[in-house]
Amino acid sequence: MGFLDTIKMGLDTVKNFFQAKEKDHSMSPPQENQRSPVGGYHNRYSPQVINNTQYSKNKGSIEAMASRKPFGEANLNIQGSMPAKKEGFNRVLDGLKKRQLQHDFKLERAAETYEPIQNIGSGAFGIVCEAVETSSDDKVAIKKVAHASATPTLARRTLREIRVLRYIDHPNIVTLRDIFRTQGPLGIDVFLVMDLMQNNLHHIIYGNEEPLDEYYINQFLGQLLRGLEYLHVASIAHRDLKPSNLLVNQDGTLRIADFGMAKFTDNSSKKHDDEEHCYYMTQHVATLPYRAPELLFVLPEHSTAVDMWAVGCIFGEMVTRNELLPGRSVQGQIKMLLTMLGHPPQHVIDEIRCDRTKKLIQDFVRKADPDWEDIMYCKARGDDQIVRGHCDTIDFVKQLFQYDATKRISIQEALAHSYIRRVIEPQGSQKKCPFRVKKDMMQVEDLSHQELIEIMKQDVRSAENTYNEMRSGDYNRWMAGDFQRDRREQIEKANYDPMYSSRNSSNQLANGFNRQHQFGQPVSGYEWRVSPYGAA
Ligand SMILES: Nc1ncnc2c1ncn2[C@@H]1O[C@H](COP(=O)(O)OP(=O)(O)OP(=O)(O)O)[C@@H](O)[C@H]1O
Repeated sequence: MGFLDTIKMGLDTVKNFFQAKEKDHSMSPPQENQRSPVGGYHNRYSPQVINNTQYSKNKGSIEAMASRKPFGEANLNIQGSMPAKKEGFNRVLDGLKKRQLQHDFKLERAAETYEPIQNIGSGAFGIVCEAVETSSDDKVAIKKVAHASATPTLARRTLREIRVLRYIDHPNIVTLRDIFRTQGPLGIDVFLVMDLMQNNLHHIIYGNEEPLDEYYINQFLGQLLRGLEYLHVASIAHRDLKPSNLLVNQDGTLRIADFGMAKFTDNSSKKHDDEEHCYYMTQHVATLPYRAPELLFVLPEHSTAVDMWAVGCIFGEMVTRNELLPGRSVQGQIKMLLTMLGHPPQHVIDEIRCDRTKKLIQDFVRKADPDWEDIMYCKARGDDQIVRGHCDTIDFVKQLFQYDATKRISIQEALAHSYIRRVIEPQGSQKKCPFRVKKDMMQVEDLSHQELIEIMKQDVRSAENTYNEMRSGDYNRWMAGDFQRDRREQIEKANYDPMYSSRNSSNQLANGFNRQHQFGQPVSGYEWRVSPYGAA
């Protein structure tokens, strides 16, 4: 039974219940100001946030939020429609929510380790719940990717997420603590256990009447750039940056999440263009407002520059409290770009392979170049601290919104830009992304559906073992280093994949990822983090 069916059934039950109650006039009097404890997840779904008409212009955001509303709170106007009955109503809804949670998060063996508490979010591919790790009482977030093995796209997405996160250790990237899988009706369900974060940037931007304070805008921007630097230096593009994928804690820590679209990008990675073309043109509409022109126009290549475009959109959204480029279809988004930013340069148009897109651009009435000061100011807040009077801010924005990806500001250039240097405290040099992540990510792009499934199972198994061993008391040895060495050997052996090495040996050599070189002496930039599951 689907989620909507469950809701419908629940509502019918509740309606019948109250109709019967009304007949015998035995209903208790209205209890004002009482609310059930449903949801209550750090206020992120509070009715003020959901019903905030301030951003009703922003249809896409509302739709996005609507799909993320937890059961029974914002979808149903409890207070408005049945004030007298809300207590009983909420009790029934609580029961339904609990059943839905049990249905979504059947953890099988892992049920001994984690206890789901409540659903806290969902996207196109995953549902996320808050849970408790029973041994430590730590709060965690568990993301379930249902039937992850069912299609190549889902399998690739899941493997990308596992492979980026399992060896990464950065304060501005979400921490993966554990992975396990169960057998679902349509294939494997994969569960990723992460540190629990309290909110996301989307809710922070729109959850208040007031625009974000300049201090926070700069803090969030700085953390986003540092997290991206770690990835981009390793040629890994996130490719799905948007405010709801930037998780934020109460102390203001921002972490980048949702790596299902992450990809190792270099000039040689042009595989799966057709698959991706299809994907971008159809399913991935939710993130259109953040999509770089090279993805929209489906140019033959794209790189980490796609994330820098998204940084521009997110920065603009934080300042103006509106999506800067809120297109609702691929065509609409292209028109939005043409209206707001003018025409792309001719050499960019020449690279477009799709005739329809080319024609759309050529036929569109030519607009003047954008006045960024106006764009950032008009829609905005009315104070001019951030935009007016600071030409370095405008220059920063202009450089992020370059149509030509090769001219767009890179992460290093962004961090060295006078605006960023003016508003964000410089930090010492940061750790490098493990070489292993690069290699693992490269491999993902070359695998067939069957190989993806096999490797996904293998990765999950190896991670499961590691985490189980950690939990079963080897933690001190692990921290002391012996365990890391043992484990490293085991994982290296476990990851020896003849299928891949024989098929790709020439590729590996060509790309400098010779297995012997890699697993023999650590090459420069290779580092083994203390715990691949972020025990710290
Ligand atoms: N570690 C976490 N802590 C708290 N909330 C989280 C965490 N991870 C994810 N979420 C919440 O769950 C939502 C959905 O997660 P996520 O974006 O990873 O799913 P998805 O299906 O891949 O989404 P998308 O549709 O963006 O591709 C997020 O927007 C976020 O609000």
